[in-house]
Amino acid sequence: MKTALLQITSSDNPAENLDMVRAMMAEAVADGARFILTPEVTNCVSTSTTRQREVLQHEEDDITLAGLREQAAALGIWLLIGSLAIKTHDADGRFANRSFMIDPQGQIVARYDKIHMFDVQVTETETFRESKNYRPGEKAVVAQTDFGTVGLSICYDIRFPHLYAALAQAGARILTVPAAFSPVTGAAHWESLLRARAIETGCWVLAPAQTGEHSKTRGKTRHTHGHSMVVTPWGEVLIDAGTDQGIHIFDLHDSSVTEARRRVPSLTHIRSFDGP
Ligand SMILES: O=C(O)CNC(=O)[C@H](CS)NC(=O)CCC(=O)C(=O)O
Repeated sequence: MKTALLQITSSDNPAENLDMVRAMMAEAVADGARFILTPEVTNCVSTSTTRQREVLQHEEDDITLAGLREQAAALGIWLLIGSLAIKTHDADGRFANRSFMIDPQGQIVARYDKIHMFDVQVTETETFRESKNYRPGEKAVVAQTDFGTVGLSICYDIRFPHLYAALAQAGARILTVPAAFSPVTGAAHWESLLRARAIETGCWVLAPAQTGEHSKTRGKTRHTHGHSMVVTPWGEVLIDAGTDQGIHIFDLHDSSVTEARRRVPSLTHIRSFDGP
């Protein structure tokens, strides 16, 4: 099945990002795509919590979710919205970082809240405290589609292999890893982590990513790593999107999952053991 990754540089203006993604979806479908994936925080990348409070919405009011559901239905395709930053009704005011699988009728068939929060000091000057603004999810999620079971994850989750083992054991044959990776850790770890998860599980790994320099607020900007990737179930990098925005189409076929797992059936050899 023809599948398209969209690599984008989201700004802190959701309406503008929505227009861009809708146009890219139409173009991908004109090129034959039947499944399209967008990166983490498709609706808004911002370094300012004040700005996020202004422009983010609750799920029921979110213009990006409504607009992309409508576009998926109009085009009759499957859509993974890598994630949206969404307001919650929690008293502490934290957002959710939520991924959505949308079917060709525009219905939401699965939603997943990012479990692992990126609370990391990447360099002496660059620190992330995702848990300050986002409430972590508590539940692993698979989506049933007419092209196979898809295991959902987001970005920093990629560093926690037991999540992917659980998704594969629950039947996933495709793993999604939408991201807004930091350039420093991206250069060091991104490709290796994605390839490792594909090899360990015998799953396709589909990783649409944010790229480039995002909106400035009071002189502060944020860069992301790009390099959206498709890794085959055998662990080969089929697509590396580089750092430009764009559409990357490939043929997603279940037979390569069967073949990789036939050659190395490690997924069926998982054992529980006593602690050290
Ligand atoms: O900030 C937002 O609005 C949405 N959240 C993100 O972009 C998150 C937290 S800053 N980014 C990552 O998880 C990158 C992980 C990474 O780079 C690594 O694992 O090395």
